[in-house]
Amino acid sequence: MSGFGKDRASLPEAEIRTTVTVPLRFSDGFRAEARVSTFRHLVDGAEHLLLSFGGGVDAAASGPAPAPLVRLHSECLTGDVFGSERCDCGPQLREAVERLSVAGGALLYLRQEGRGIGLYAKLDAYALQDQGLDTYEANTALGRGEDERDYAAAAQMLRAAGIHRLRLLTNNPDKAAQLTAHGIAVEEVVPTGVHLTPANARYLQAKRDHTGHLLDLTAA
Ligand SMILES: Nc1nc2c(ncn2[C@@H]2O[C@H](COP(=O)(O)OP(=O)(O)OP(=O)(O)O)[C@@H](O)[C@H]2O)c(=O)[nH]1
Ligand SMILES: [Zn+2]
Repeated sequence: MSGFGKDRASLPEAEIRTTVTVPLRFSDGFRAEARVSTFRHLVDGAEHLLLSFGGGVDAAASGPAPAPLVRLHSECLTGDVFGSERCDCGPQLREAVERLSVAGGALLYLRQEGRGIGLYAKLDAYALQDQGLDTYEANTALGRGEDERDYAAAAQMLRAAGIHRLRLLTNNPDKAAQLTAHGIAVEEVVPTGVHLTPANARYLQAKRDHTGHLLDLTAA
């Protein structure tokens, strides 16, 4: 955790620094267009991005329209870029971009590699998992928290983008709890898909059993 607490009053205001349009093309040919925003004054100093899709999150967030769909995606270089099957991050990212480009909304790409412990430590944790530890035991064996992610900067980004209420695309109860504690109104939690493979089954079981992720692994 960054130590900034979950108290809205303790969070400084962030502001959008630059917004550019980026055409996206995935390896399966799926295309979408995102408006990509960068920020100033984020509390953790990281280079997080907000990708906005469709009709525009500002328009969707005002008036009687439903709250915009929002996904907080934590960076996973191995899954997002190289297609690693040890986790579900790559398919979740692809799913989120498609759903957001249809429904409109925003994806926050958060530089929280390895649930906040960083890339090298995540790979050290993988080595321990290969010796039998689960994903959480491996983090603690390294002297790190089971999940070090703090969503204070995410709340700042949302407010800077004019998003004060949202429907959150996640299976992780902690994301909704932290955003709520920061004063963002989570009006609905929309489950993201279960992307089960033989290589990630043990990882998904640990998420379901240990941190209460809403994953129906029998239906996948
Ligand atoms: N330390 C560690 N991090 C991992 C491991 N597998 C995946 N990750 C990281 O876990 C994070 C997964 O992010 P998300 O998919 O946004 O989060 P989630 O908790 O699964 O929540 P939802 O997908 O929203 O349901 C990424 O930062 C990955 O790099 C692992 O075995 N060890
Ligand atoms: Zn991953």
